[in-house]
Amino acid sequence: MAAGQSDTSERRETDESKIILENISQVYRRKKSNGEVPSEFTALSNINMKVKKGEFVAIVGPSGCGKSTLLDILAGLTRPASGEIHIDGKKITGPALDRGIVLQGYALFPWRTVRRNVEFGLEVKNVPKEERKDISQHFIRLVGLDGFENRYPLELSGGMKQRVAIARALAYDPEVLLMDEPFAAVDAQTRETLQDELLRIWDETKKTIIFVTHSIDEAVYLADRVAVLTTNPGTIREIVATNLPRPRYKSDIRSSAEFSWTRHKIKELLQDKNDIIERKQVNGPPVADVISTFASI
Ligand SMILES: Nc1ncnc2c1ncn2[C@@H]1O[C@H](COP(=O)(O)OP(=O)(O)OP(=O)(O)O)[C@@H](O)[C@H]1O
Repeated sequence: MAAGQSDTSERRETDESKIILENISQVYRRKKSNGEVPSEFTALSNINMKVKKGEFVAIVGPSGCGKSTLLDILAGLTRPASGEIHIDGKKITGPALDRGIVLQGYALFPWRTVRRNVEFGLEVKNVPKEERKDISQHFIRLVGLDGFENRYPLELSGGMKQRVAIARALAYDPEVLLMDEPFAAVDAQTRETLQDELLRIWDETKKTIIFVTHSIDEAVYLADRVAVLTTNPGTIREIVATNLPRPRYKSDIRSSAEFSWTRHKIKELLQDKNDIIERKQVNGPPVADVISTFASI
């Protein structure tokens, strides 16, 4: 079967879940500089999670715990060593337009204008030109870039580029939005603005979102649930429900006691140094590296 096709023979009942991750593991082979046989490294082990339609799930964890690896598998860009992912009961076998991807580095086409970047997925879908223009205009307006349709990426700020990337991912109407550190490259103020815009867009479009971030605050502010990963190998330590009222962008939720409590709980889960040290003795990067990651969160 070609990459991106859905394997309908494997359709299965999915209760209420939009996405089901079952026993996902990933193993990489690492070359050795001295010419010895490459060693195997387990990046992810036994990841199980269910995500409801329209849910916003954030994934946090220390550097190297496998967040991007998991998102790549969800996107169908790489296959897991074992396990399966089903979306609406269909097994993922490759990339497809039911999933939109937004990455940290924008990944815009520099030779295309804002409009033509946003229209890219629609061209792949063979949407007629006039319809493409209407759809792209709708999403350009949704992300607040009215008037910038004919600019090139080089002429835009980091925040504007990320808005284009979001509009491009939404324009071909994917069911699921996969976001890997999308706001990591912008300044703190722009980051908060983009977080609010994402929540507003999510309200309007009802997409199911999986959002990888290093920032606990960002995860708690945005998500319904936060999956906390630990490292070596990457496993889900706990999935924490944020239980904060919505819409969050209309209130000062970051100052609430519930916000602080949830933030603290996740930080504690991540800072369980005993656990990190125990795991490090088996296989992993220097403990100091792992702990210093948390210091900057
Ligand atoms: N293609 C690859 N070959 C070998 N090892 C890899 C490969 N890709 C990732 N890894 C390793 O797998 C582990 C998980 O990497 P991954 O990029 O998924 O982590 P991450 O949690 O996203 O990290 P960060 O937060 O720093 O972006 C790391 O130890 C990384 O070095």
